[in-house]
Amino acid sequence: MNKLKIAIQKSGRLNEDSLRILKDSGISVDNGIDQLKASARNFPLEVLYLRNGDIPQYLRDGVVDIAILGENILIEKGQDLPVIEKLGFSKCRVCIAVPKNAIYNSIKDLDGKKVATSYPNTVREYFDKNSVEANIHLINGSVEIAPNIGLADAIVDIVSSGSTLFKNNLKEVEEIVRSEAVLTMSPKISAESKEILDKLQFRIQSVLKARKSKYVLLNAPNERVENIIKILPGMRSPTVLPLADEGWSSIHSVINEETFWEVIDELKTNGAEGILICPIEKMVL
Ligand SMILES: Nc1ncnc2c1ncn2[C@@H]1O[C@H](COP(=O)(O)OP(=O)(O)OP(=O)(O)O)[C@@H](O)[C@H]1O
Ligand SMILES: O=P(O)(O)OC[C@H]1O[C@H](OP(=O)(O)OP(=O)(O)O)[C@H](O)[C@@H]1O
Ligand SMILES: [Mg+2]
Repeated sequence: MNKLKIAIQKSGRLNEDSLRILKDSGISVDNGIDQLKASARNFPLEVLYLRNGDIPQYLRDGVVDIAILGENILIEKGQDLPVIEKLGFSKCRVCIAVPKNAIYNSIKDLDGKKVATSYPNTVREYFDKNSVEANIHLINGSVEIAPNIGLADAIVDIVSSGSTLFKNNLKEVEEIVRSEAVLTMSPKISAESKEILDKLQFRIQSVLKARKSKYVLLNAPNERVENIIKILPGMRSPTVLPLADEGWSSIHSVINEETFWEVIDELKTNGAEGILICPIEKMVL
């Protein structure tokens, strides 16, 4: 039977969340600690555990059909590869940083300077766009140390909380790229594998929708129900059920995580009581 081949980071920041999204989609695989290849037990999927930076070439060569990797890697090494789904984890930014006490007014200040990075293509493209000629110095890790040891005047690296920059006496001065984990696809994927991919993507989308939503149950006096329904649109419309206690109803609905607290506040001011919020496992629309 044909299997869809997916590349997942062998170890590092993407590994755990990538396996979790498969697991939440009902697909269980071993975690790649002692093996480079694993088959899913209940879905036609084979997982190859690879270095993140190597994955674009494997996709191009058709060695794997799809992959989960940081969008920043696609920008650096795989601009020919499509983002087929944004996955909402490993959010970070690729930024320019300089020593905390350096004077920095604009990108032009980097003209003729030495810049250390693990993302040379991304940096070159950004500098070209801004007509800056800098000397790009490629290093593969611990980039933030470069200015402190006299190796560079500035760096370009991943920033998330900013604590690595802070600890190394650096300040962020420009944001070049925003990134999150994405699902991408080989240009050589077969029609058969594409069919499996469509099924997998459908499952992933229902997990992602569920992660962004909460199920809400609340009680309210009947005369308040109409107002509360206006606050809670629900997937089609909220469910309203009578309570055993006469004159009261129970209302059930789904609310979006982004507007969650505002909606809860509004519900309370409109007479909602006994509000319960539950996570949703899957959402199939
Ligand atoms: N501090 C961070 N916060 C959030 N996401 C991050 C952070 N650092 C890296 N990432 C994201 O996770 C991806 C993997 O990062 P990680 O450091 O684990 O791997 P790597 O060393 O770049 O790659 P490789 O697998 O080739 O060794 C990055 O490409 C980026 O998209
Ligand atoms: O803004 P922060 O939250 O401090 O995160 C940024 C740091 O995280 C990443 O390194 P990682 O920890 O993955 O180590 P690595 O250099 O070994 O990949 C990245 O290369 C930065 O150094
Ligand atoms: Mg890293």
